[in-house]
Amino acid sequence: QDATVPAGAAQAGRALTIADMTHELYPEFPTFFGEQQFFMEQKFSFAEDKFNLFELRVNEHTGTHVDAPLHFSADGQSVAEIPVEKLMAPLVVIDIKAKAAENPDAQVTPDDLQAWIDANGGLPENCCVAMNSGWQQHLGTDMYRNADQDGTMHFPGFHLEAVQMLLEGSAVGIAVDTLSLDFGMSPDFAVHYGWLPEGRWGLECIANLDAMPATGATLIVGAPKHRGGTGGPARVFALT
Ligand SMILES: N[C@@H](CC(=O)c1ccccc1NC=O)C(=O)O
Repeated sequence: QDATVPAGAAQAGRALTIADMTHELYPEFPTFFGEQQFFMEQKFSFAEDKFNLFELRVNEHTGTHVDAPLHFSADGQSVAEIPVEKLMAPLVVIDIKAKAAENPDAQVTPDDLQAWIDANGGLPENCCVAMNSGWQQHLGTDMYRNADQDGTMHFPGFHLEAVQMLLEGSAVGIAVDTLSLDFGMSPDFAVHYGWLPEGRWGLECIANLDAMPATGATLIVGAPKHRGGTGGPARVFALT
């Protein structure tokens, strides 16, 4: 076995820093539909069996997780079929924290993308565009889902026109620090239906965006690879 430094670090000529963009998953982790979606059953215990082992039952769309094209299309790529080249991407961070703090129904618009482009240059090829709405701070409180009396949720997301703009380019994925690519009050999953069938992926409940630069980080999505899957909890890394 080689004991060389990682190729990326050698090429960059400097140490790489790795950050964890993943929330810890636990049974009470909030879900889009409000019901528990992650279950852990202890099958063996160290006290009785001299080893610990849990069996998991999990809805694919729980915690920090990937949406594969198949999630919102008849025959799109399953999570197992997304090639690894598309799971490592330059990370673009769109900061909408100011407007999201004033309006929980805020969306990432083409103007927000254009402001990023004006400040940083064009979007990198094959990038992942992430919304930093500041919503991570609400995890663990009712504000994360922010459901009103009618059950309608109010949290930020992408606007359909912004993803249509991204569809003109090569972005491989979009990421949100909320429970859905669409904003919470969306009645129709317009962004899911606009984006995923085009062979692009989504990432929901991403963590730690505040630690990321607007441009310059590389995202690595450790997506699961179960045959025919529509997505699933992922370990997500960022290298800077
Ligand atoms: N924003 C959520 C929506 C979602 O989970 C979902 C949407 C439609 C039908 C089922 C869904 N998830 C399941 O249980 C997601 O795509 O992960």
